[in-house]
Amino acid sequence: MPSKTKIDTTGDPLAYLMLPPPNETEEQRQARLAAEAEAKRISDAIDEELQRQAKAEKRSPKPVKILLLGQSESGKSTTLKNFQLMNTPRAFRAERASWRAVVQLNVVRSIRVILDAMSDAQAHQLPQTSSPIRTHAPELSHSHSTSSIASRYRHPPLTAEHQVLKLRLAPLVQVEEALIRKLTPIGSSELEATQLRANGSHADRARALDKEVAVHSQFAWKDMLQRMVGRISSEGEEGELDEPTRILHACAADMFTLWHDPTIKAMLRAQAIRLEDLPGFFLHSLERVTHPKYVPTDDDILRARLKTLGVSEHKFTIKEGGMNRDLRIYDVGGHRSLVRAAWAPFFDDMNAILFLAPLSGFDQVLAEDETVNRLEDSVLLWKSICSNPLLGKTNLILFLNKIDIFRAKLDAGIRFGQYIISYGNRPNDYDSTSAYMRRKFGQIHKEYSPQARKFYCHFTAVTNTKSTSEVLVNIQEMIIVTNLRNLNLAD
Ligand SMILES: Nc1nc2c(ncn2[C@@H]2O[C@H](COP(=O)(O)OP(=O)(O)OP(=O)(O)O)[C@@H](O)[C@H]2O)c(=O)[nH]1
Ligand SMILES: [Mg+2]
Repeated sequence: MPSKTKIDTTGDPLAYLMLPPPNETEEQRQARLAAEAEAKRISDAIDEELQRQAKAEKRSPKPVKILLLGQSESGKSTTLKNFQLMNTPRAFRAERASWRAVVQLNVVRSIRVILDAMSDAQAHQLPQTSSPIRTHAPELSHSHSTSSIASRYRHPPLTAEHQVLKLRLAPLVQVEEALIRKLTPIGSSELEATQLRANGSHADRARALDKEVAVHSQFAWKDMLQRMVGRISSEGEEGELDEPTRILHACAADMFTLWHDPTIKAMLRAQAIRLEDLPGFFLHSLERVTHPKYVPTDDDILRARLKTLGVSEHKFTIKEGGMNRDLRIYDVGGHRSLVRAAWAPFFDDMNAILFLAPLSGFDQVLAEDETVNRLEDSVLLWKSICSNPLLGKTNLILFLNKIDIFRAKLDAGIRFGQYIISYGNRPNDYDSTSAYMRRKFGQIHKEYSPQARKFYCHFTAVTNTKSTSEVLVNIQEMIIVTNLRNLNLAD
C-alpha cells in the first residue's frame, strides 16, 4: 500500500520539495528514510568539523597584516617580491620563466625610447655650434625657453648609419605588439596595455612613457605564461622559438651598437633622458637577456617592471618564537587617478603600513600629472596617511627608497636644491640631502599623527635583496611581537 503522509505545506515553498513521492511503497519509504538519516549524519559531521575549525581559529593568533602603500613606481611590488623570495623562495623561483616576457617587453620599451628620441632629434637637427652639451636638465621636463629647446638638440648630428640602425630595429614594434598580446589575451578586460608611439613630440613621448603594460593583480598571467613557456621548452629546438625571443635575439647586436654609440649617448644626455634610471632597465645585460635560452635571475625579476592594477593578497606562514604565524601582505596599484581611492577599505584591519617614498623622484614629475613633482607627491601622500584617523593606531614604516638612483643622480651633479626649493644652497651630497628628507618625513609623522607613535624609517634600495631582507626580517619580527603584545593587553 502506498503511504499517504499529510504535510501542511502552506507558507513554506521548500516543504513541497521535501514531500515524499505520492505513490511511495513501504520498501521505498524505508530506503528513503535510511538515505535521509545518512545525509543528516554527514551534514552533522560537517557542522561539527566547521565548529571545531572556527574554535581553533579563535584560539590561534589572528593573521598579521601589512599593507604596502606609495605612489606608482615607488617599489611596492618589488618589496612584495622580496617578501616572497624570503618566505617562499621555491614558489618565487618556480615563476622565473613567466617573467621573461616582462623583461623582453622592458628591453623593447627602452629601445623604443631611444628610437623616439632619435626621431625627435632628426626632426630638429640643427647646424652644429660650439656650445657645451647640457647634461643635467630635469628628466623629461618642459622648458619653453628658446635656448633650452636649442640645447636639447645640441649634440653631434645623427648620421646615415644611425638611420640604418633605426630601420633595422623596426621589427621591434612587432615584438612589442606580440608581447602585449601575450600578456593581454583577447577578452581579458583585466589588463591594460598601451604602446609607446613611434613618433611624436617631446610632450607626446613624456605622455607615452606613462602608458605601459599593467597587469591586474587578480589575473593569473604567470600561470598562463608558465604553460606557454613549458610548451616552448618542451618543443626544444631553437628553430621553434617564439616570435619575440627570435626577433630580440636577431636584433641583439644592433641594440647593443645603438646603446653604446657615443652620439646616441650624447643625444640622450642633451634630451635629459637617463634611461638607466627608468624602471625595467636591462640594456646593460643585452647579450644575456636576448639569448634564446634566457631565464631571468632573482635580480632580473626584482628589476622587471609591470605596473599593478587593483589589490592583491599574499599569504605566508612564518616561524616566530617556535610558532607558525600567518602573515598577509597586500599590494596595491599606486597610480593616482585609478586606484588611490581604493586603498581606504584596506586601512581598517592592518597591523602595519609599509609606505614607500622614492627619494630619486626629486627631479621628476608624476607620469599621471606633469605639474606635480614626484617627491612632493610622496610627501603629501605621507601626510595624508599619517593624519588619517582610521590609521591612528597602525604602525607606519617608511622606506625612503631608490637610494641607489638617488645617489647616482647627485653624483651626476643634479642639484637637489634646484627642485626641492626649501633645501636651498646646502651641500649636494647624499648624507646631507637624505638626512634632510628623513627629518622632513619625521616632522610630518610627529605633527600629523592623531596620537604619538614611533617613527620607523629606513633608507632602502629594494632591488637589493640582501640589504632589503635584513630590514624586512626585523620588520616582520617587530610587527608580530607588537601584535602579540597588543593581543595580551587586550585579553
Ligand atoms: N634601482 C632601483 N630600482 C627600483 C627600486 N625599487 C623599485 N625599483 C624598480 O622600480 C620599478 C617600479 O617598481 P614597482 O615595485 O613595480 O613599483 P610599484 O610601487 O609596485 O608601482 P605600481 O604597481 O605602479 O603602483 C621596478 O622596475 C623596480 O625594479 C630601487 O630601490 N632601486
Ligand atoms: Mg606594483
